[in-house]
Formats: sequence, C-alpha cells, structure tokens
Amino acid sequence: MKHGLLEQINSPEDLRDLDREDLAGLADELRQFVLDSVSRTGGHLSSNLGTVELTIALHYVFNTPHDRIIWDVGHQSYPHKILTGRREQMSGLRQAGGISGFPRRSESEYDAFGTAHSSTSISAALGMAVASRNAGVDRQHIAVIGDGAMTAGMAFEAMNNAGVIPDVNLLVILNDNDMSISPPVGAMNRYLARLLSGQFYAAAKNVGRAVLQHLPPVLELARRFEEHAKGMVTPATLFEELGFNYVGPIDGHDLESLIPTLQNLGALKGPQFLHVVTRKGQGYKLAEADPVLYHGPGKFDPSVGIQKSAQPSRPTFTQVFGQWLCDMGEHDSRLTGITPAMREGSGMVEFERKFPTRYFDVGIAEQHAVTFAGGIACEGQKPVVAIYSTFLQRAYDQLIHDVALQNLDVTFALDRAGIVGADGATHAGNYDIAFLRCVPNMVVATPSDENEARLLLNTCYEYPGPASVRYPRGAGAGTAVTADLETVPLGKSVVRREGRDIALLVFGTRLPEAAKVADTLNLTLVDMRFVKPLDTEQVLSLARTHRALVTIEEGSVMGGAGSAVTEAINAAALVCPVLQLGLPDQFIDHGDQARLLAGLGLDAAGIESSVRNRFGGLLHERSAA
Ligand SMILES: Cc1ncc(C[n+]2csc(CCOP(=O)(O)OP(=O)(O)O)c2C)c(N)n1
Ligand SMILES: CC(=O)[C@@H](O)[C@H](O)COP(=O)(O)O
Ligand SMILES: [Mg+2]
Repeated sequence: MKHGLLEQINSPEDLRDLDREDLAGLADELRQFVLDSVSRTGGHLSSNLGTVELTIALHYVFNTPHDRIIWDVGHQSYPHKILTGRREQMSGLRQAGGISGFPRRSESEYDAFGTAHSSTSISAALGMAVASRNAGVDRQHIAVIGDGAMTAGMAFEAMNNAGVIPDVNLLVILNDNDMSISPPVGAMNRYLARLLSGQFYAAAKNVGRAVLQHLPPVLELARRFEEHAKGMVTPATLFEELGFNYVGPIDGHDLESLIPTLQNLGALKGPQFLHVVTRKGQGYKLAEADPVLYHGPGKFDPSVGIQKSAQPSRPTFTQVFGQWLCDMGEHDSRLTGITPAMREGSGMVEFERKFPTRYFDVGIAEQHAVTFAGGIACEGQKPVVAIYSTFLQRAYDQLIHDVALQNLDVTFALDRAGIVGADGATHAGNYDIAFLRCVPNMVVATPSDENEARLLLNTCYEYPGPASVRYPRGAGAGTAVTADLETVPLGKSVVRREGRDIALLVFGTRLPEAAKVADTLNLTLVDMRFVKPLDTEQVLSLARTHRALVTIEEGSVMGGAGSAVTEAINAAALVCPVLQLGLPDQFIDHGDQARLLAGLGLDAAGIESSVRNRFGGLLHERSAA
C-alpha cells in the first residue's frame, strides 16, 4: 500500500488523479489525520470518522466544486475540508482566526452552502438545482443528511417539494449511522431500521402471497397487490412515494460499493435518494464504543482517550439546570421535560433515568417541541422545554402563536445563551432577549449566577404562563446553589451594591465582572434578574438618583435589555443618559468564550473602559466633589 497520499492532495483534482486502488489507503490516512487533528483542537469527532469514505467517493466521482455538495449540519465535513485544500488549516479549527467547524461559503468554493443548524441541506440543494436548471447549467446537487437530521420536518418539507419539481438534478444521500448526538429516537428511526433489516419488505411480500392464495390467480392483480402491500409497510416506499428513486442501503465504508453507485446515480436525472449505512466513530475503537462521548470532545490524548478529570470541576449551568429539573420533577409530578435531540447538552440524562415516562426527546424538531409543550400545558400539566437559545430561533412562531398567545404555562430553559465559543456565529445565543421580550405574556429571566439560575427556574416554573430562563455555556463563578425550591418576587431586581453617580444595571452572568467595576469606581450595582417584567420602579428610581445608567447584558444590544431600560425612562419622560453594553450588530466568529467576551468589552476591563470613555466627566466630577 502506498503511503504519504494525503499530503499530495491539495484539492479534489489531485484526488481524482489517484488510482482507484489507492483510495482505501487514502481513507486510512485521512481517518488518522482527522483523529490526530481533532484530538489536538477539540471539535466534532465521531461523525467525521464516519464520513471518510463517503467524502472521498463524492469528490472522486463528482466534479466539485462545479457539482455542489451540501453537508447537513456540517459537523461531519472535516474530511471534506481536509481534501479541499484546508489540511494545514485544521490546526486552527474553531479557534479565533482559524477555520470554522462548519462549511462556510466565504471559506472555500467547495463549501456550497453554510450549515450548522440541522436539516437545511435538501432545501438548499433543491434551490440550487432549480436555479441550475433554469440557467441551463448541467451540474449535480448533493445533500448529505444524517438520520438524526432526517427527523426534522424541514427535511420532509423539502422532499415533498422536490418530488414534484421536474428536471432537477438532486441527489439526497442519507448517511444513516443509527445515531443522532444521543441514541436515535422516533418512528422514523424505527422505519429506517426496519428498512435496513429488510424484514418488513420480506414480510410484506409474504402477506401479499398468503392473501393471494385466496384470490383469483390474476398475475396483474398480484403485482398490484404486492406493490400495495409494499407501499403500506415497506420503509423504502416512503421516499419512493415522495417522488425519489430510492437506492440502497449500501455500506458507506466500502469504496467499492460507493463509487460505482455514485457514478450510476450521477448519470440519472431527477430526484435520487441514496441510503448509505455508516458507523459513527468508525476506525477509532473508543469512539465506536461511545459515539456520544466522542461527538464533540475537547482536546484529548488519542492513545488513552478522554479521561475524567481528577479535580472536581465547578458545575456548569447545564448541570445546575439538570439537578433542578430532577428536584422539581420529584416535587411536582405534573412536570414533563422536553428536549429536541439535546439530551446530554441540555443536562437531561439523569432526568430521563429517573422519570422515563415524563421525559421526551422529540428528535431534531424544535417547532414540534414547543407546540407539543403547549398541548401538554393545555391539559394542566407543566412542561419544561430545555432548548439551546440558538435552536429556539427555529420555533419562534410556535412560541408566539401556540404558547404565548394562549398564555400557556410552558417554561423555557434556554441553555447556551450568549457567546458559545468554538461553534461560533451559527450557534450564538445572542438574540433571545431581543426576540422574547417583545412577545406579550412572556417572562424573560436572566440569572446572574448558578444559584440565581435555580431561584429563577423555580420562579418561572411557578409562574402560570410562558416564561424563559437563559444561562450560558459552561460554568459560572462557582456560587453555592441552594437545594430548595424557593421563589423570588417576579419582576423585582436586587441592589447588590450602593454606590454613587452611576448605576450598573446587569442582566445576567456578566454580574461578577460588573461588580469589580462597581467596586473600583464606587458605583451602584443592580442585579436586574428580569428583563420582563422589568423592574420599572427600580429603573426610574435609579435614573432619578444617578447621573447615568449603564446596562450590561450578554445579548444583542439592539432590542435587548438595555433597550427595555431606555424605553422605560422615555415612557416616564425622564432625562438620564444610558450606556447600553452588550453584543454588537454583527455575527461573532468562533473562538475562546472568555477572550471573545473580553474582545467585545464585556469583561471588567472593557466595562470600566466603556464607563470611563462615556461618562469620564461624571466620574471626575464625583471624585472632585
Ligand atoms: C436545528 C438543530 N437542532 C439541533 C442541533 C444539534 N445537533 C447537531 S448534530 C445533531 C445530531 C445529528 O444527527 P445526524 O444528522 O444523524 O448526524 P450524526 O451526528 O449522526 O453524524 C444535533 C441534534 C442542530 N445542529 N440543529
Ligand atoms: C453540531 C451541533 O449543533 C452540536 O454538536 C453542537 O456543536 C453542540 O454544542 P455544545 O458542545 O455546546 O453542546
Ligand atoms: Mg446519525
């Protein structure tokens, strides 16, 4: 077997120059490269180990970048990045200034479409296919979508549309590894599993034959009956009935199956559907055994695998939520916990273990998760939707129309609020304050530390309407968390420090940084706790007794909590300057969370310098007085 193949590949053209018998060796090198590089940078591992052969086959068979490949979610696109000229850049993956962990149009002409939020690939590929057809351009458009991503309604909306659009070159490849991040859920997963086992097709045929024994021996009727039986129970027909030519399942690690199949499909016109079976973590035993643990690891030593830290670490906000959910679930049997496919990320593993009948992983189906919660609330039970801030964007209409408008008692636990770090702009939880606070009936809570997170979860849970509690990725300052279920007054803030001249009004976990500034400059410090209902009485009182106010939040300044404060001051016709600190009107790239926040002026040094720049005169007057 030849060695050193990978370093000769600087573009897919180099790959296409290789002899076919060299591709298996290249796959071994590529897999090893993925493992080595992810172990050094952190990132998505299991999915990428599973797409090595598929990526090689696609670039080998198709004329990329003329032909378009769209990687759904894009967390499995590292082999694609490596083969498309970004091998060296993998050392900077997901770090400030480095390449993204997801496909990005601005990064490479081979990244046909930016992805990261799931289940968009078929829609985008179909759009491109229509545009190519209309422009008379002959090219192939390929959507590679996982079995997890295939659970989303959006994928089926696209399939439904594709099946009736004539003359489009669309190839949907279902990369079925029988895993989402967590073990797969739902009837669609069962459907695919039955398809793989082939048992149902065989059973359908047998049903047809058995019944036919009692029917007139008309061959044509038999054929139709068999097709009908097949149509009712054979999973393959779902895709066929939607207008696709279904091919598969084939072994997605076998280049000898993949290459000729792709060549054949490439020659066909109209919507094609290829079912490929892969294994998450393929080739790295530890990841094969535990693909969940290796879905998105930090740095680790591949020779020993991920090790548990010897030091007890500070609990993350996610863990605080997970503990709260179990405690509240124990206390109140009406509680149900809902996650759209983020059981581990949202801290619900223990809740599922303790309360399996009250736990619902609904698949990658944020819209359904929210309306499903609305339905549960209609019947007097108390759903908690645990969802990343960024993924709630998917379910905005459901939140307004199905929950808030009917004032239903749904608690939203918004994880990953604010800057998320390595996942970057696609996953940023920057907008929830702005998009939630304008919705009537909503309560919007912004805890400042772990204990506050628990208190505000209690409070929002007890509130008999729609309420959200947002908290960031990772650990807080290590504040001790109470074990009880006490609540705090709704819409009331807490003065943490009495100072002079300027008041810092903090919404959320920037509070410890703001506190340092308040101490240094002798300012008033208020933990606002709620964006909505806003503690207007407190805001107006501060505006009357201070020369200026500074609002601080880890969320979009536009429309955010600071805007709520200025609206309250304007409505009362008071005159008081307000400096609004938060996230600017731009997408924030990937990088280290703390450094990004510092770069955005949201650490103590940045807050102090903003206060001095804007209100330096006021501070000077104070010290002179
Ligand atoms: C809208 C949305 N919800 C949730 C996620 C989080 N997420 C990323 S990958 C993933 C699982 C995807 O499973 P699958 O498509 O089968 O790919 P695999 O991880 O198995 O390679 C989930 C839930 C997301 N990216 N987008
Ligand atoms: C690709 C994707 O959407 C998830 O895998 C996401 O990267 C998880 O993020 P956390 O690591 O913050 O759970
Ligand atoms: Mg999968």
